[in-house]
Order: sequence, then structure tokens, then C-alpha cells
Amino acid sequence: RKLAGLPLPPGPRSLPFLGNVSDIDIVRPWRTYSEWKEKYGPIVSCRLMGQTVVIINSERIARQLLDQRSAIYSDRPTGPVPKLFGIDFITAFLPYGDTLRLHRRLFHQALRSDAADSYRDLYLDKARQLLSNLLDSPEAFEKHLFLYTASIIMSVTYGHDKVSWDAPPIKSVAELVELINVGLAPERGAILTAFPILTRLPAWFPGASFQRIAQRTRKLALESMNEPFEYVKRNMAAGNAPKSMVSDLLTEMDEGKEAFPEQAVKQIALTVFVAGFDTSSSTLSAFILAMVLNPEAQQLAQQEIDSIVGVDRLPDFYDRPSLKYVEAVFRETIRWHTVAPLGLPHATSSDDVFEGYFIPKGLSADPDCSLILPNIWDMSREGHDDPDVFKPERHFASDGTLLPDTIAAKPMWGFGRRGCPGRFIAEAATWSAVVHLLAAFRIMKAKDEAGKEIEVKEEFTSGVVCRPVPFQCSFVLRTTDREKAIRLGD
Ligand code: HEM
Repeated sequence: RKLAGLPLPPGPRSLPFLGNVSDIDIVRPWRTYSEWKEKYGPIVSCRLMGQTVVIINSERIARQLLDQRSAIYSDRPTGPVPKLFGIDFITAFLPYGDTLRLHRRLFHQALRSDAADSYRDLYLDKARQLLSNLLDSPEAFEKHLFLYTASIIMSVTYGHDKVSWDAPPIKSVAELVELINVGLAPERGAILTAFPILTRLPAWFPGASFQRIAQRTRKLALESMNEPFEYVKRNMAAGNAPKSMVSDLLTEMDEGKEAFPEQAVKQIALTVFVAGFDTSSSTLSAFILAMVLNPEAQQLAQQEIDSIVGVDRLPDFYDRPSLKYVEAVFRETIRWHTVAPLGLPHATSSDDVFEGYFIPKGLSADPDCSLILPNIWDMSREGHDDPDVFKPERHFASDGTLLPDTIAAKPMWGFGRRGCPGRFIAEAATWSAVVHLLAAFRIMKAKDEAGKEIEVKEEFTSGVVCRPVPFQCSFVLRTTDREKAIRLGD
């Protein structure tokens, strides 16, 4: 299909049917897409198993298309995987339409900037708890970071304050999130989209391991959606439900202020977990890795905290405007490690033309549909010297003032009408953990039994959401004065 003979954006030559599959680094496709930018320019097209893929390798173009033309760039390609996995009700997988608009309205109500600010005491309390857990068992730091994120999400969503790592709902949801992350990479999804017949193979069929994963995710999704929701309803019936996103929305329904199906509340509640859990904890894990690898930056941030906050209390949100170097470390962490390198794919709801190129309408039933991939990994490197180097100083102007760009406006949150609705909570919760960790501990390489430092590599996993490959490190309390403040409230 062509529009008035206009070409698709330039890109590599493709084989019949298989397309460019063999050209792509399937583990880190964003690197291949970046190389194509050098050859073909910032907007590139290729073919994957019969599907047109348009890759945007520039923030300027992503803003022009996905933000400014969001009325047509806000659909999602609906391959067979979310349905097969029993998670097609999750907001991130919904096609553009009435259900999505309802979900996003409810999210806006519960997670917008001022609503996110109303949970500041919670982020501070959980960050203090994180430090206390690290004092007790520093070697289990990954687990503590997961628990930090999970307990904030559970409190905000369900008012479920005392959560445990090894029991439902956290256990089931954590497993669900892990399986979804592996199963949903667009390059893998393309195979099932191209061969929908594969989704009907029985689980025992050789090569059909995704069917076994799907059986598991369908069970986990139902459990994870229903159990915590019923917990809130039971508490509401008993008159002792703490404030939460679910109880607030159900109360509005009961009072007749809002009319929406109860199912929608269940669905967005589970979405918060699926979308927020891995992403936020991955950011924190990357921060720890960055600190182990960059002790000078860590020390500068700690000196700043000591001079502004002092040593006998823990940091608070009112310190944030004064903690400029900490801010630069925080910004650099999310630039250096792109949590979701390709975000989530968008699709157009009608044909479009951009700078003389044809962008076909993206309906997955249509063999010529297009999938739009924003290469956020490349965007976070754009305009930076030595983009692989962790350098907080790059966020200061030459006169020493912090650059005015805010974290909420960065490409890491995606674009337009599909941009991340959890960005305000995610930013506040991760900042709170980062500043507390810096205040309390020197984060260093761990030592082996012979007292030799264990080397740490800068390596990340792959998937829709990426995180550092597990590594060891040590947390040394910087001053015993802070221990009192950390233990207070345990
Ligand atoms: C560091 C943490 C996080 C990062 C980097 C992140 C990033 C993203 C990105 C890149 C997208 C895709 C946007 C697009 O399609 O253009 C997204 C979608 C989404 N995020 Fe986040 N996110 C984070 C945390 C959270 C949290 C904590 C929540 C919930 C409280 C959340 C809820 C969502 C939802 C519901 C969507 C789907 C939106 C839609 O499809 O309309 N995220 N996020």
C-alpha cells in the first residue's frame, strides 16, 4: 500500500517474508536501530516477519509524531501475546478507544502530580525501612529494593501496608511481571503475530514453551487481580480500609459520584503493579551499580547531603531543591541506564505522511500495518559526549547551575496519550530511596574471603524492561549518628 507513491522511511533491504530479522541484534535491538540511524537517518523502516516497523531514533521526531500527532499515534499493535498470556486488560496493551480513555482518566485522578505528592510521608517511611533492612541483611539488597517498590505500590493501590516478599500477592505478581517481560519483547512477539497458528499449539509441543508460560501467566493474572482487590472490599465492609487508589475509586462509585464498571478498577490496580514494579526497582538497582562503579560521584553527593541535611536526621523532600548534585546523580542514573530502551510500541490509527515518507496505518489485521518503536535508549544518548560514561556534571550549565530540564519531561516515560501515567509516583519514590541510600551508606565493591575486591561489570539484562545483571556490593554505614534515625519507627 502506498500513498500517492510516497516511500516508507529509508531502511535496510529486507528478505521476502523474514524481513530484517537476521540483521537485528535480537538481545539488544536498540543498538542495531541506532546503527541504522547513522546509515539511514533518524527515522528508519524495516520489516519483521511481514510487518512494517518504523523506528524513531530522535526525540525531536518522537515529539513531533507521538506527542503532537498523538490523536493518530496512540494505538498499540495488538499482537496475539497479551491475549494468550491472559493480560490483554492491562492498560499498556489496550487499543486506543473507550476502555483506554476510562483507564487513563482513573489513573490521572489517582496518580497525577499532586496526588503523587500526597504520598511523600509514605515514600520517606518506606525509604527509612529500606535502610533498616539493608543494615540487617545488606547482601540481599536486590530483594530489599524490590520490596521497597512493591510496598509503595501496594500501599498506594490497595492500602496494603505490611507486605511480605515470600507470600501472595507480591510473590504471584513478581512472577507474573517477570514472565511478561520475557514474553513481550516486540521482536519475539512479531513471530507469534506472523504465525498466529503457533498460539494454538499445545503446551507439550516441542518449541511451544511459551504455551506453558502462558498457562502460568493466565493463572497468576487472575489471582493477582482478584486477591488484593477482595482484601480492600473486605476492609471497606468492615469499615477499616486505609486510604488507597482502589478504596477511593470504590467509594466514589458507592456515593454515585462516578459510574464505571468495578472491573475497570481491578484492571488498573493490577496494571499499576505490572507497569511500576520492575521499572522502578530496575532504576534503583542501576543507581546502586552506578555508585559502586563511580565512587567520586558518590562522595560528592554525600558531602552535599552532609552539608545541607546534617548527620542527625534523614533527608526530606523539602531538601530536594538544595541537593543539586544529588539531583544530577539522579538524572544521570536514569540517562545512563534506560529502563525501557524501546518503551512500548505505538501504532497509528490512520495513514500519515511525515517529511515526505509514508507511515502506514497500524492495524494488526492488516499485513501492511506499521509498528512504531521509539528508540528511547538512543534518545537518552543524543547530544551527549561519551554517552556510556556516568557523568553527573553533564547536567550542569557552564556557570555551575543545574540545567532546567525536568525528569518528568524526559523521553524515558514514553510519549503522547500513551505516556507513563505513573511517572510522578515513580520519580518521587525513586528519588526518596536514592537520597536515603546516599545519606546512610558508602556503597562499595564487596570483598571476597581473602579480602580482595569482587569486580563488578556494567552489564544489563534484556527485555522490555532491562536491569543490571545481579552483582555483589557492600553497604557501609557512614555515621552511627544516622543509625538512630534509621531504626526509629522499626
Ligand atoms: C522508573 C519507572 C518507570 C518508567 C521508566 C516507566 C516508563 C514507561 C514507558 C516508557 C511507558 C510506555 C509509554 C508509551 O507507550 O509511550 C510506560 C507506560 C505505562 N506506565 Fe510507566 N514507567 C515507570 C513506572 C511506572 C509506575 C510506578 C506506574 C504506575 C504507578 C506506571 C504506569 C504505567 C502505565 C499504566 C503505562 C501504560 C500507559 C498506556 O498504555 O496508556 N509506570 N511507562
